[in-house]
Amino acid sequence: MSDVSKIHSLNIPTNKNLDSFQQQLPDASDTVPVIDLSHPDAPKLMNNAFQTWGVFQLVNHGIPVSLLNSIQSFIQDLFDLPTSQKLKIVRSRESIAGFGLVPLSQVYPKRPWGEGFTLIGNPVDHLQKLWPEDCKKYCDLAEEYLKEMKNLCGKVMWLTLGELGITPEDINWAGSDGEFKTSNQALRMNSYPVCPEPDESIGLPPHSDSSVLTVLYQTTKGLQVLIEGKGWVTVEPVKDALVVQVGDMLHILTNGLYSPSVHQAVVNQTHDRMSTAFFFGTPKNTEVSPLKKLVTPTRPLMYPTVTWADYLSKKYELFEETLPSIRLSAPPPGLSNVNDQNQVKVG
Ligand SMILES: C=C1C[C@]23C[C@@]1(O)CC[C@H]2[C@@]12CCC[C@@](C)(C(=O)O1)[C@H]2[C@@H]3C(=O)O
Ligand SMILES: O=C(O)CCC(=O)C(=O)O
Ligand SMILES: [Fe+2]
Repeated sequence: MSDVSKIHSLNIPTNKNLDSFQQQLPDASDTVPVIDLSHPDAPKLMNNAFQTWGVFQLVNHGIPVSLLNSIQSFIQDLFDLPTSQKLKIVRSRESIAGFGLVPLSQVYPKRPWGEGFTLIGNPVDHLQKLWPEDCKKYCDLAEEYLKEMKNLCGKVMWLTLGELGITPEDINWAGSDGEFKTSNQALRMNSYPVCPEPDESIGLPPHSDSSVLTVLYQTTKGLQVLIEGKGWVTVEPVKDALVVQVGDMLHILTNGLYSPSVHQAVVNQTHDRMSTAFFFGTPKNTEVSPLKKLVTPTRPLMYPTVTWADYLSKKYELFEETLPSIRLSAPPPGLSNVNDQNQVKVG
């Protein structure tokens, strides 16, 4: 077997075939791709969508619809709690966990409109404070949701990265079984009531998530993504679909090949809205570097080695300047992402 065919049989991209992975077809459509996970072309379509859009909507994802409905009722119950109860678990200066505004809302010029609750670590620790007598049903539900979301993220990771020739041996924090047992996770539930002045207000300001992947569930419109050449595009809710977005860590891991999804939540005068975002992240203190197979002469190393913990603390100071601030080389021409072109300014 020649060296070239050996490499091909290992499914490792050479510089030549990596370039072909990067050849993005111009996407004339104005809507975020909707991909059926059960379709044989799903890996190719997801890989393409991550490169061009940084986001897609996933249907036939295997998450039971009953679980999605239950999580909606959970959010309703959560935000219906009396303020005295919510105050027991308010975000502190040191941590983002609990009820409260995200740091970005404090520096963004529009009025923050809505409430959020962030769950980090063991759900029982938080939820017991909110429902001391009735915690089990909420804790079981949160645990089930986290488990299902994590499995889905693992699946999406291997299907998409597999298209680039990446295998479990390439990602040390995936573990020998490739199940990402040590990954980090967080859940944020958002509630945006009807807003009398939507133009002066914002549900969540423009940002990319620091995660590897974010899986968002929404039933009412309000999520918008910033796409180069298109501007803000509304992610129209599709029944039972999940919105899968590239986070900063996956952008770094793929050496800039996948575009981080810059998004915002807008509010409106007629409908209230709820959303649940699951953040799938790397282990807190594990060093993450761009995958060697995705560093080539035409795509030189774009980012240094980072840990999620360090990256997050930087992000709370620099917000959307964080990625450009650590970048080692410019994105190759034609592959620049919206972060560089259409810088989202805060403050
Ligand atoms: C896993 C996480 C990502 C996040 C910080 C967090 O620890 C939990 C909340 C997440 C969130 C949600 C709203 C926007 C954001 C920028 C924020 O301030 O809190 C993200 C964080 C992030 O992705 O950087
Ligand atoms: O509510 C939404 O649609 C967006 C939520 C979000 O971006 C987040 O929680 O990070
Ligand atoms: Fe987000």
